[in-house]
Parts: sequence; C-alpha cells; structure tokens
Amino acid sequence: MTEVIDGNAVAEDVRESLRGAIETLTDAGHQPGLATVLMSEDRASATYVSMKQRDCEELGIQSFHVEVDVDAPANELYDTVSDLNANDEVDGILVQHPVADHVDYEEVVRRIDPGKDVDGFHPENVGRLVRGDPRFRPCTPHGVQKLLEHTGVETEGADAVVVGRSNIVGTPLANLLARKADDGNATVTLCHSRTEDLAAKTKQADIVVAAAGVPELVDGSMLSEGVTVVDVGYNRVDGEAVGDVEYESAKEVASAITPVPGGVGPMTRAMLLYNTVKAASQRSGIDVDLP
Ligand SMILES: NC(=O)C1=CN([C@@H]2O[C@H](COP(=O)(O)OP(=O)(O)OC[C@H]3O[C@@H](n4cnc5c(N)ncnc54)[C@H](OP(=O)(O)O)[C@@H]3O)[C@@H](O)[C@H]2O)C=CC1
Ligand SMILES: Nc1nc(=O)c2c([nH]1)NC[C@@H]1CN(c3ccc(C(=O)N[C@@H](CCC(=O)O)C(=O)O)cc3)C=[N+]21
Repeated sequence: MTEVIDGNAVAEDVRESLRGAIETLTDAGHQPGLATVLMSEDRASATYVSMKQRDCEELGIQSFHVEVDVDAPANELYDTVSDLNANDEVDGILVQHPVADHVDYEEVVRRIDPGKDVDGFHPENVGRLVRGDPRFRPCTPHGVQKLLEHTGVETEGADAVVVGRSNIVGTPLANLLARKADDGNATVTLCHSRTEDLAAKTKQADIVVAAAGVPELVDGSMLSEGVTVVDVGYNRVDGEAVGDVEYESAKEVASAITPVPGGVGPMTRAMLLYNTVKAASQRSGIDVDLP
C-alpha cells in the first residue's frame, strides 16, 4: 500500500511542539514576532501571506504586515525592510516572492538583517548552510526533510533526485540532503531544465522531490517501484491546485507520496513559524526547546 503523507497532520504536530517555546519566550517578555511584506497584486501571494498571519495568531506569535504599492519605487521596499530590521518587536521578516518587476528581489534579501531572515535566503545564511552550520533552514526544504523524517524515510545512503534548482527550494534542499548529517547523507542529483534525460535520473532514485513549477512533469513511468515522492509543485490549472507530479500514476509505483494540496504547502508554513521562534530565542538570548 502506498502511504499518502499527510502534510497537514505533520504541520499540526510541528505547531503544537512550538507552543511551549512560544509560552516561555512570551512569559519572559519576548513574544515572538513575524513581519510579512507584500509588494504584488498577485491574488495567490496575498492568500499565502494571510494564511501565514492566521498561523501566527493561532500560536500567539505577534504578526506585522506591510503592503508596498506595486508601483512604488524600490526604495520604498528597502525602507520598509530597514524599519523592520530596526523594530525590536520583529524577530522574523518575510518579503513575499515575487515582488514588482522593477525591484531586484536579491537586493531586497541582502538588506534583511540575517538574524531576522526566517526564509533563510540571505547570502550569509545560505553560506552558513552550505558550510554545514545552518542558522535558518529555508522553510520548504526544511519542511520536506521533516516529512521524510516523519514518514521514516532514511536519507543516508539514498539516491535522491531533486528536480528544480531555484534558490528557494531545489538548491537549498539538495544541499541539505547531501550534508553530512543524520537527516542528510544522501547522494543527490540536482536536475533542471537543461537536464538531458530527466526520466533516466528519476528512474534510479529512491527519493524524488519535484520542484520545477511544471504541472505533472513527473509521472509514474519515470519512477521505480518503492520510491518516495515529494511534490513541492503548486500550480493553478483551471482554478485547481496541481502539483509537479502526476499523482495517480506516481501513486501506483511509490511507497509513499505527498498530495497537493495537503503535502508540502502546510509544512512550509509550519517551518516558517519554527524559524520565527528560533529567531526570537536567538535575539533574546532565551534558551528554548525546539523540535
Ligand atoms: N508548497 C510550497 O510550499 C511551495 C511551492 N512552490 C512551488 O514549487 C514549484 C517550484 O517553485 P520555485 O522553485 O520557486 O520555481 P522556479 O521557477 O524558481 O524554479 C524552477 C526550477 O525548475 C526547473 N525546471 C523548469 N522546467 C523544468 C523541466 N521541464 N524539467 C526539469 N526542470 C525544470 C528550472 O530550471 P532552470 O534553472 O534551468 O530554469 C528551475 O531550476 C512551483 O510550482 C511553486 O509554486 C514553491 C515554494 C513553496
Ligand atoms: N519569501 C517567500 N517565502 C516563501 O515561503 C514563499 C514565497 N516567498 N513565495 C511563494 C512561495 C509559495 N509558498 C507556499 C506556502 C504555503 C502553501 C500552502 O500552504 N499550501 C496549502 C494550501 C493552500 C491553499 O489553500 O491554496 C497546501 O498545499 O495544502 C503553498 C505555497 C511559499 N512561498
């Protein structure tokens, strides 16, 4: 039987396990705070951001939200980031990607205080991760790791194929899976749009993670019996959420698979809360137990 990995349930576990730490920090006078920044007219982005705010509210994390007009000059977004960097109540800053076309997202990320960079996108934090001393693991890759751990999928010695090499998902995930660590030690192949024969790569994998943004790119014929399939893709097709994996055919061969929705998405949000609590602990110097 194929196990359908329940991302909502694992995310709920993560949230519950953060409650104690949030209480400790709050009682000590440092309630964790997360700021979200939106500079986009995209409806989906607005929805994600409001879900993140709701998550905070539910757990007793203070949330701040700033909207920057899409037509505003880049400086307005930079100033917003500076203000949030200086705001002592703000432990974490997330600037929702993408931002307006005329703004360089990389420059925005460089301006975020690395100690508040709960996305884990700042070059200093990327460097630390690659050097084997992560401060904030990027939320989606971290969520994927948690799902694998929860499902009892051993990464050590496994052949893992990551499809997609973005800075947000594929590249950091490949790094984490390849790290010399209990939740790493995989042999990782990082595939992208110039990969010659994607099916040949995915066929030899024990773990396939699809993060290409191409609806149903990976199907059952490209997989081997017993593979674990993690679908990061979140694409709107005729108003429906569709992953990067053709779920029905992949499920036929997989031993475990994540659905869309209800797989990686909720984990991304849960790990954002985790990073926010971690930031609050680091900034306040108050030690807490983190899952
Ligand atoms: N559930 C969640 O929490 C999240 C979901 N997502 C979703 O994950 C998906 C990926 O997002 P993101 O990483 O930001 O996407 P990007 O568009 O930034 O990157 C896509 C990557 O996939 C590669 N790619 C594109 N087409 C193919 C192909 N035909 N074969 C192999 N590789 C290909 C690209 O290659 P190249 O580098 O050569 O261009 C690129 O490396 C999207 O559907 C997004 O919505 C993203 C973040 C969080
Ligand atoms: N700076 C930045 N950080 C991000 O982490 C970031 C970003 N920008 N830009 C966009 C992507 C996308 N992303 C998702 C988060 C949650 C769900 C999610 O919760 N999905 C639910 C359902 C959502 C729904 O109901 O529509 C699910 O899959 O079950 C999806 C996608 C974070 N991203």
